[in-house]
Amino acid sequence: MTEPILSVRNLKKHYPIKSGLLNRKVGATKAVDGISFDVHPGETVGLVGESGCGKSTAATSIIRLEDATDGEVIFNGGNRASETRREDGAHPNDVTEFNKRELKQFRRDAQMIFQDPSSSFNPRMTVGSAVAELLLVHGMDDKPRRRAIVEDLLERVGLSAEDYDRYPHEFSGGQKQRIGLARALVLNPDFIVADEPVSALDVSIKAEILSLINDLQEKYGMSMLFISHDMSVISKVCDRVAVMYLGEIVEIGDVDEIFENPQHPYTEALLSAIPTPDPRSRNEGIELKGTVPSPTNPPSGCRFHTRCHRVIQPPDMEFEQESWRAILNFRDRVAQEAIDLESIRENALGSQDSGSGVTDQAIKSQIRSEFGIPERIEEPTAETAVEEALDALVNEDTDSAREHLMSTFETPCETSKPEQIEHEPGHRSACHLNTSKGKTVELTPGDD
Ligand SMILES: Nc1ncnc2c1ncn2[C@@H]1O[C@H](COP(=O)(O)OP(=O)(O)OP(=O)(O)O)[C@@H](O)[C@H]1O
Repeated sequence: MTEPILSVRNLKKHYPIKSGLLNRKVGATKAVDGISFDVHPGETVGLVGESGCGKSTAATSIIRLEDATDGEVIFNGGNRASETRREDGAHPNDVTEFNKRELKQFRRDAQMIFQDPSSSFNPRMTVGSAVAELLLVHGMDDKPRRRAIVEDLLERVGLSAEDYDRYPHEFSGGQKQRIGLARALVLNPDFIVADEPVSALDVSIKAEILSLINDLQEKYGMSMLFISHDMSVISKVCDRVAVMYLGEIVEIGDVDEIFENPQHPYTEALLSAIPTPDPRSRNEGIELKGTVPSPTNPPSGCRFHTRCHRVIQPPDMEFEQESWRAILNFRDRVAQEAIDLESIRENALGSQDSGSGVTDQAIKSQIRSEFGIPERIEEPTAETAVEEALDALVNEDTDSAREHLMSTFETPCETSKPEQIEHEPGHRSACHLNTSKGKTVELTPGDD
C-alpha cells in the first residue's frame, strides 16, 4: 500500500481546568483522547459523531491551529514523502513538532474549510482579494497572475470571474462556501480538512456543495478529512469513516462496509438516526437518548455504556434488554442523587383517580413508569433489588437505594476498556461485544 499522506497516532488534546487564587490545574477536558487513523493519497476520510465528541478539536489539532497535548500527526504531503524516523524515534514530518519555517510550508500544503463561511471573510475586502492574498503571502508577487488564477478558480467553483470584485455580503451562504472552497484550493494543497462545510446550508444547497466537493476532489486529487455529525452526508463524500465518541474513535472502516455491517452500537445508533429514507440505512428505531457526557469526567470502561442500547448484562442475569437499560438509567440517576421525588409525587397524583393523598405504591409505580422499568421484573434478584431501592427512595433514604442498586447491577462495559478489534482489513471497532469477532489490534506508527 502507498504511504499515507497523513498518519494520526494517539493524538490527544486535553484542555486544563484551572481554579482558585493560584489558578491551579484541577482537572482536564479530554476533548480528544488518543485517536489514531490514516488518510491515503486521494482519499476522503470522514470523522463523524454528535456535537461535543471532539471532531473540531481533532481537526484544529491536526492542522495545528492549536497545539496537541500528546501524540503524532505525520504529514507526508508536499515534498516530504519517504522520510524516516530519526534515531531518537522522532519523525521529521510530525506536524506537532514543526518549527516556524516548517509550519509556514505546511500551511501551504494543508488547508481548512470552516462551517460558517461568513465569519471567515473580512467584510471590507473583495472576495477575489481575500483569496489572492494567500498567493501573495506565499510569495507570488505578480498581481495580474494572482488575479488570473483566482478568476479561473472562481469559475471552477461555479461562480464567475466578475465576482472577484464583489464583497462577501453580496453572496448567499452557498456561494460563500464556494468561495471558501476556492480559497482552500488556491495554493494547490495536498490535504484539506473540511469541518462541517455544509451543515449551515439549506438542504438543496447542501447537495450542490457536496457534489462540487466531490468533483473538485476528483479533479485535483487532494486528500480530505471531512467532518460531519450526519452519516448521510458522510455517505455522499467519504471513502472511509471514523466514528468518534467522547474523544475516542469507536469504529473505523470503508463507508460501504460500515453502512452495511456496523459493529459498534454507537455507529448503529447514528445510522438509525438518518432522517431521509436512505436505501442503505438500517433504520431499526434505535433511539440515541440523552447527550454526550462531559469529557471532563468521562464514564469508566466503554465511554458509550451510559447510553448504549446493547449494554452487556451481568453474567448471572438475563433480562429483556430494554428493561436492563432502564434499570441502569435508574441506577445512575439514583447514584447522581438526581431523582426529584417531589415532581414524581406530583405526577403520581395527577395520574391518580381519587383526590386523596398519593400512596407509596403509586410513587414507586410512577418511578418505574418514568424510567420504563416493568411493574414486575422476571429475574427475581433484579426485582428484589429494584423494589428495595424504591422502598428506600420513598423513605428518602437515597444512600441505601444507591447501595441496593450498585451492589446488584454492574455491567462489564463499565469495568474495563474495550480493545480495538479488527473485523476486516481496515475495519476496526472497540466494543466488548466484539471481542470474539476478530483479532485485537494495536496501532503503531505507520500501521493502519
Ligand atoms: N478551547 C476549549 N477549552 C475548553 N474546552 C473546550 C475547548 N474547545 C472545545 N472544548 C470542549 O471539548 C469538547 C469537544 O468539543 P468539539 O467542539 O471538538 O466537539 P465537536 O464534536 O466538534 O462538536 P461541535 O460539532 O458541536 O463543534 C466539548 O466538550 C467542548 O466543550
